[in-house]
Amino acid sequence: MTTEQHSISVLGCGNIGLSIAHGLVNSGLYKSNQIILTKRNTESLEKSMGSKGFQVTADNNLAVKKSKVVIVCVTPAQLDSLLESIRSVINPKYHVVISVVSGASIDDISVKLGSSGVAIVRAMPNTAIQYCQSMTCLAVRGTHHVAGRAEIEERKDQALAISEKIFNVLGNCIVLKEEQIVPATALCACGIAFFFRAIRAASQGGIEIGFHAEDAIKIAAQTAKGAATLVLEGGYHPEYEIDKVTTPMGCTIAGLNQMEHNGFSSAMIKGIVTSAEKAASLYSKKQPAPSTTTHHHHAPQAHQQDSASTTTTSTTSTANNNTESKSNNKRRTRNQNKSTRNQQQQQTTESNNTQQEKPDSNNNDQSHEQQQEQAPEQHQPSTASSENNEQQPQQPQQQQQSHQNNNSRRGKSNNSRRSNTKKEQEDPNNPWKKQENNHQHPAPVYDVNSVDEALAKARSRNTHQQNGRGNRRGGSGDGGGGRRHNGNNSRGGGGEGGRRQPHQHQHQQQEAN
Ligand SMILES: NC(=O)C1=CN([C@@H]2O[C@H](COP(=O)(O)OP(=O)(O)OC[C@H]3O[C@@H](n4cnc5c(N)ncnc54)[C@H](OP(=O)(O)O)[C@@H]3O)[C@@H](O)[C@H]2O)C=CC1
Ligand SMILES: O=C(O)[C@@H]1CCC=N1
Repeated sequence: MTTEQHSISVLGCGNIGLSIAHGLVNSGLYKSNQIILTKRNTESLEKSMGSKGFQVTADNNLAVKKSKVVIVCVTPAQLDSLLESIRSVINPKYHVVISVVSGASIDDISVKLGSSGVAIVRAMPNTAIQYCQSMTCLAVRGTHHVAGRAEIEERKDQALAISEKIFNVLGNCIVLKEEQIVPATALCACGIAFFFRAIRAASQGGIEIGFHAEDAIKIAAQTAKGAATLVLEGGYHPEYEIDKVTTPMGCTIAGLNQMEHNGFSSAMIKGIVTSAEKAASLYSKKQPAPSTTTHHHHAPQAHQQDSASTTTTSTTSTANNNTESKSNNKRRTRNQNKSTRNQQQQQTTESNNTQQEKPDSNNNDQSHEQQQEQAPEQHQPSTASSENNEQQPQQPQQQQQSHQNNNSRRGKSNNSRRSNTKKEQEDPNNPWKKQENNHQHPAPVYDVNSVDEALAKARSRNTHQQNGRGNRRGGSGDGGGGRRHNGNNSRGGGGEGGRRQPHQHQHQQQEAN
């Protein structure tokens, strides 16, 4: 397998499309001139990406004809028209279609492409893919759909192998059942935003206790990275690591408990559940087109106000305590649904307001690239774009997937590579942000053999760590799967008292193949 055979195009180069394109190059897996990028309004894409050697076009058909692997990165509202426009040039026996579109099932995509034989992979990455640090969840169609059709089955397997190869180099990937892609959207794709918010909140606390904003962000972000590294590399449960930080009668437990009293874990859990519910409906209830061309430029001040309102909205500690005492899964799920419904009533209004304010897609290309380059002062909230003609009727065949379905087929998981994310140079005008050329992230150059070698090494590393699953411990409230006490230990809101046992992180237990 060579990258030439797997010529690649990214259809719909907005936020995630651009992140993937940068990641493909930063990983060394592709050169920019091997990648075709499309969007309808290509002017700014030409400037920002064409100038770096990427092939830029508005012609999706051309892109598909020149590619083996076609990554579809349009919004759910834009998907149908895109698929209809490329269906005549998709060759089911040749192409691999990878869709990152939230809520659109493989069946939905097959129907729109007019063939059940196309090898389609659903992928749910996050924007850290730009620096080869994405968690990407993959799924292919369940085998019952293609029973007895060996040729299709073979193509599907090949498509999955190609996708795993790509996304393992762009971070870490696992293969799930398709019904888990919607929950994965919340945990993995939306999830990165939740951690950004956590970093921002931490930095705001840092400013209040005396740090300059720039230092506070750096300290908070590196600390978050350190926490993630301990969990991923050490393989221990977060609560085990927390135990090592919390000196008896010390300041850490005092801060943690204060956070839990204010519903920290519960807010995160509810946010994830709400995002999953929303993700499930994104394609079937395609969003109305934006009605204004307003662009939002949030000044740091506005960010802080926003955050303040966020932190004062929590009414979760009661819910948290209530749910902590319920170890029965079904009961916990009912409670989640109830609290989420309440929260969603509120959010529907907010969401509708937000929809009205989305920027128009003619300016969209510019905003995407700006979003990847700009300072926080200029930062816009992430907004999906669509045009007036993109409002689609509801899809009767859409099967909404429940976020509660946890029957996973955990697939192959590899810590395929560690990206060197060291900041090289700072923009004097923008101490927050790396200069554009830092997109060309230093990374080992992979040829296909070295990719295979890298994956093999990652697999052998993982197999060393494949041991018992240890105890799963929920952080608090209605999340997690472990046993809970009624809350004497308020650290994390819901763990067992006393010392925790080492916990092997689940994805490290996967049979690496
Ligand atoms: N943002 C994220 O972090 C993640 C997003 N996703 C999913 O990825 C998809 C894209 O999200 P996001 O990047 O945020 O959205 P964006 O709105 O930023 O990007 C969509 C892009 O598609 C382009 N586009 C629309 N129609 C066409 C068309 N017919 N042909 C070519 N290009 C087209 C638009 O540009 P133009 O108008 O110029 O054509 C736009 O640049 C969504 O389905 C989302 O659910 C999944 C994981 C993470
Ligand atoms: O917010 C969204 O709808 C998309 C899907 C996951 C991340 N961004």
